Amino acid sequence: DVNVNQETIQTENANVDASEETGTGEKKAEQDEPTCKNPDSDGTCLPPSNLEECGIWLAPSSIPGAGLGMYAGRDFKKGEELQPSGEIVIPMIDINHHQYALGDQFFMLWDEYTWSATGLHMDHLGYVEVKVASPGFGSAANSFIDLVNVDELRPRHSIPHGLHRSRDPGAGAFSTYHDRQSTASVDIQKGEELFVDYGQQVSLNRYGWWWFRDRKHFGPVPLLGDLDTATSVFKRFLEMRQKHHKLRDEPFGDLWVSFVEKTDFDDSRSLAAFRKTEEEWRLLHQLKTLKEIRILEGLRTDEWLREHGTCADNMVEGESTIRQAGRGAFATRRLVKDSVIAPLPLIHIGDASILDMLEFEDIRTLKTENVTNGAQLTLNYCFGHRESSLLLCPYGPLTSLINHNQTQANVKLRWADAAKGNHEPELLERLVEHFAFDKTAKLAMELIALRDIQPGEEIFLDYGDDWEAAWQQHVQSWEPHPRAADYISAYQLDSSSERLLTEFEQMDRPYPENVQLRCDIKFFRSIDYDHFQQTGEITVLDYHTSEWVPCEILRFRVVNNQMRYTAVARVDENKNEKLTDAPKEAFKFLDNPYTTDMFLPNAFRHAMMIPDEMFPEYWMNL
Ligand SMILES: C[S@@+](CC[C@H](N)C(=O)[O-])C[C@H]1O[C@@H](n2cnc3c(N)ncnc32)[C@H](O)[C@@H]1O
Repeated sequence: DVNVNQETIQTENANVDASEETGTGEKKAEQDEPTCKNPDSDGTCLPPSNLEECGIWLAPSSIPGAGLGMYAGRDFKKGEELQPSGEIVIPMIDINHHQYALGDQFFMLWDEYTWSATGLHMDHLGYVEVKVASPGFGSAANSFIDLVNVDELRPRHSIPHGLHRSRDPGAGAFSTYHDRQSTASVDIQKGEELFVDYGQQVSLNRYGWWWFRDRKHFGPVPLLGDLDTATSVFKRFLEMRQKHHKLRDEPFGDLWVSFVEKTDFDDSRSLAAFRKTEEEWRLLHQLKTLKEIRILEGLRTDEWLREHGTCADNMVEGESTIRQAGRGAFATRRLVKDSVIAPLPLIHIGDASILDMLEFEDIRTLKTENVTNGAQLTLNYCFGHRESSLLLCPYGPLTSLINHNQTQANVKLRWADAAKGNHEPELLERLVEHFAFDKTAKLAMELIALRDIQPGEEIFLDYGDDWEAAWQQHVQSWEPHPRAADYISAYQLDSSSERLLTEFEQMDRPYPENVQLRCDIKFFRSIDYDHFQQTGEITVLDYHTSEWVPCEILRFRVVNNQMRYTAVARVDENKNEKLTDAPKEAFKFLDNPYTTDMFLPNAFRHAMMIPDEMFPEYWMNL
């Protein structure tokens, strides 16, 4: 509450002024140290922001060699949302096909950080394969399958400010997928590292257990159940030692260490679960399980998080105050001048042309004249420089939502503190080729407040003169695409309260060619459907669990003042299923591939610019 904060500050100042007068007309000596709200580990006072309120931190992971991790800054109850709002999700459309057609050698670090669009219901946007960049939990959190404590849900789909391609030059320039929330899958205590599932379980919205299997460079990472197996192995080891008296007085851990290091078991994911430290050995002897030990080891104190981490929930999503910009980021709390307001770990793309898209006569046959037709939307979410092929795309929580404003910028960029995470400053003195093919993210920036920022203020960054000029040029030369006036998106149809048309009615009044109708097959198979049939109440119909299959409406009727539809769902290629008396909420329109605003040939594309004074000369390869 801004007013309360300001009042408190004013009252505090008034008290100070009163006590400063000593009666002799002299100011009281400045011997009184200011009360230190956020002392650093060595006692230095940090600017008095509200760091104690911070709910999510980015800091080095408790898993050795795993780079950054995310931590809980407070307790979370099972099911509670971990962030003030969910994340934006940015689709990459058939990127491999656009690249193979160019015949390039294709390496993309994003591949290590993207999610399957199928599980997030975004696969219909492309023909072959849609990958999605999901900053925050989707990219910055680690996976430790036996300790997973975070569930990541699906994004919502909506068009902010109702921008339309017939009148808005901003249409197609930002992602319409947003608010991908992350919730606590178990009770989480303050200081715990947060782990997501990359995942092990073959569930629909996850990549599948092969993620680690296909990444041999991580070594044998323990997967589901391996911590429990490892604990049993240790118990068996103790039993064996008790039986064999000679082994009993073995010096501390030696026999054990040689056992777990035995080369025959090199590939064992269970043995890899041991860290082989004396501390671990001691705790195992206290009959703690490896799971308990890992949670204990991963627990961080407030002091540690403040010293090694950066608060990552200082912002919340909202519709931007700049209409054409789409959504934006807003301060959740008072942010103090000169403080770090958000971490920006970066995914590098050595050659920006990887994001070029081609004009295909038909992408399914890859028939193309190799003519570039715009760029992936991802470009708008990355930083670049006019004299370099390098792009750096941030994946910190909510930071992808920050808009450009030259006159009202309240944050600026700087290179991150190497001690706080994934930043290797020596790369600023290496040529781009040196790290372009590196399979892990190694650079990070951070955002600094240029002045005090009050809760609810929109966060603005100056993307640079080049970006500003490109946007102005875009707005001046922009004209609506032919036939834009008639365009109706799936989102518009979904938002409309009009009755759905039957197959027969559509012969006279067809739905636009750019959409298809789907229905949620999961709903019909769930108890929610039975409940709905009995009571007419739509309880769950949850977009996080729904599974949308092609559907055609046969007829409709009114039951208890509610419109209900009977439809045929194409469950798979060979099977249709009849669905009776369903509510409208069980149906949804999807856009067809390559039809939404982001595919408009006149949609704005430009990287945000890294300021000249920060940009290393070594990287200037153009
Ligand atoms: C990093 S994204 C910012 C988040 C974006 N607004 C969204 O809704 O996802 C950068 C894109 O936001 C839009 N944008 C940011 N600042 C803008 C501005 N001042 N005017 C118009 N569009 C802006 C542009 O489309 C730009 O390419």
